[in-house]
Amino acid sequence: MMFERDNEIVASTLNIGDEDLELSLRPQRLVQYIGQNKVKEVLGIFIESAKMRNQPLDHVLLSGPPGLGKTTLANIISNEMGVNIRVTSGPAIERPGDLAAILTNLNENDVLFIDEIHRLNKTVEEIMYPALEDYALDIIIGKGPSARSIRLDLPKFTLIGATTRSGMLASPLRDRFGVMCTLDFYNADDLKEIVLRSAGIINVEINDSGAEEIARRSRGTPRIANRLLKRVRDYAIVKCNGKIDLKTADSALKMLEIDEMGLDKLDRRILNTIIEYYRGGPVGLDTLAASIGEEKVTIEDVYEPYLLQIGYLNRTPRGRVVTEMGYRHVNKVKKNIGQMTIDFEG
Ligand SMILES: Nc1ncnc2c1ncn2[C@@H]1O[C@H](COP(=O)(O)OP(=O)(O)OP(=O)(O)O)[C@@H](O)[C@H]1O
Ligand SMILES: [Mg+2]
Repeated sequence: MMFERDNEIVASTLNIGDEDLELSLRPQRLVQYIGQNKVKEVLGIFIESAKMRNQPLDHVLLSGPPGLGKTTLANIISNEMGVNIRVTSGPAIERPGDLAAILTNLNENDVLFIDEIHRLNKTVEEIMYPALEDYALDIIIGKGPSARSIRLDLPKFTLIGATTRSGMLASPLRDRFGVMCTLDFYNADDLKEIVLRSAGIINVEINDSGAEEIARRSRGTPRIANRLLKRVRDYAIVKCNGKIDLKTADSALKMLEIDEMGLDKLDRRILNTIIEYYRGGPVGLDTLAASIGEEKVTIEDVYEPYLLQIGYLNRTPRGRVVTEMGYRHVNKVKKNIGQMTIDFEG
């Protein structure tokens, strides 16, 4: 049986505040979701099959760096299945009772989306296991010798978990996902398409080379592409004729201190700090975070993945190391001999 979606996630395109915009820029259907072709193909088939069998989709784990489209994809899955989506996050579910309340309120075949699922606490995680496997909750009533456990039946549902760290998920939890999708950084062509699509929605004129420039400097990430597009638009409105071309895009991004590779100030500070204070590394994450004055998770989840992806940074068992390409980017030269001497001393 299918259920009508309620309109909780439906966005208005009339409002132009940044948050509303964020919603309206979100693709609603799988065909509008640009790139990630393998993920789309696989999910498309599983969704189709679940619908033909009149069963909920198997539980889905979405992993990948921030801003690549996990939340978007979860919404799309519920749209395609024609079911409601309930949205929550790992840290928001503090006690087993919170989870029980959410689960018992689901309708048959609904999607439960848990963002940051790697941050679920242990006791909550444990009552999740039977819920995922048998659609049942084991609840303990009372305390001490008179305590007894009762089993509550739940509606059949699909859990969609999103995480920036699939490695931090306990394996009993990970094993209960029937479908696992890892999102990769987007290539420049896909990002360009995203920029052009978003420009159409926010109603700004942009040419091909302007879109390419924003795409190229968006760190492979749709959320960043959309954000840069909006800021370049602002610049174009104030400084030029409101239209975005290569020159406007480049000037606006320079003003924002986004360099040719799309790196921002903090990216460069990470590279420079490792080079200047730690002779290019290896340096541990704790030490690095303290030197820079940033949260460890921000460095690890937000900044590092892209620096690793473009080969500016390496992760070794002894810590982070800036590569020769990373040195060159910040106009410094890696002294290999000196590096080796230091390594032997250590
Ligand atoms: N494949 C895509 N096609 C078009 N736009 C996309 C796509 N993926 C993401 N976006 C855009 O990027 C924005 C960020 O995506 P989303 O919020 O889904 O990322 P996320 O992976 O959930 O990030 P986080 O880990 O920070 O929660 C969305 O608002 C959407 O506009
Ligand atoms: Mg999200």
